[in-house]
Amino acid sequence: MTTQELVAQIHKKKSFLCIGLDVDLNKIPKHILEKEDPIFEFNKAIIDATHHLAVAYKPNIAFYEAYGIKGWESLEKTITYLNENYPEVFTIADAKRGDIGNTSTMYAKAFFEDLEFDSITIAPYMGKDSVEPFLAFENKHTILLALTSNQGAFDFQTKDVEGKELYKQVLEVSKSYENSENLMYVVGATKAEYLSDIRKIIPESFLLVPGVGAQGGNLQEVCKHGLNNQVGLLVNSSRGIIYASDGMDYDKAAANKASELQKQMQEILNTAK
Ligand SMILES: O=c1ccn([C@@H]2O[C@H](COP(=O)(O)O)[C@@H](O)[C@H]2O)c(=O)[nH]1
Repeated sequence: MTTQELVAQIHKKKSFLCIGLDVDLNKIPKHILEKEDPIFEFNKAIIDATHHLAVAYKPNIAFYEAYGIKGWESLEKTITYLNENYPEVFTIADAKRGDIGNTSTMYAKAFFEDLEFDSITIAPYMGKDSVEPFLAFENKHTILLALTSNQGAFDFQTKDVEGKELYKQVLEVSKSYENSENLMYVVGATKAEYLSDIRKIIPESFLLVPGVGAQGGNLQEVCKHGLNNQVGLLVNSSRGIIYASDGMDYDKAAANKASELQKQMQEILNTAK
């Protein structure tokens, strides 16, 4: 998917919501466990109930790998279902990969060519030759971890390296990578106060912003500092939406939670005009 198609979808749905499909079999409604593929059944119901409110879906790959081959099959069925039924939505493999060049190429093939995700999250720590293999794929997006939502972000990412915080070095250096126009960045919603500085370095880039909902990030604060002239934000909530209820009404409850966020986003977009 091109960035222009993503922006068009945001304006059409008046939403920049990304729903995280982090399926934990201990948390989903008990009656779904009787199905042949409970993870896929759960995802399908959540997607069908929320696709008009969200512009992106983000399965975190750990939640599928944890269930072995069956989990991987559920992931394949989920991305195929999205691509066949809702081709307008942006899909993110939250895989946090990155390795030496030839290995990164294989990761890129797995997620972009085999599974046909639009994007993947990548750890920048191994540098240019670990990131560029992902950037080589046309109309695919590489989402680099810049400033993450967790407390551990302060261990390294905000540390001063040669007069500049490490996350700023990541932003600046990555701009020189070949095909850097295919880059997006992860910035945690819990780090909203850093967004003005981040926007000075990457004014045009899209940001994936996890941490609203269960982690306590504030949507208004994120938008105040992070919106750009093409919106430029995909704000993710996973547990706050998909586990809104563990009863028979789980899909409707998820849609209600998604709708609450979409309404706030619509208001923000109207005010920003
Ligand atoms: O900095 C980061 C990077 C990724 N994540 C992931 O996003 C979701 C958040 O889930 P919630 O349930 O809405 O807290 C999850 O998959 C994380 O691994 C992040 O939280 N922070």
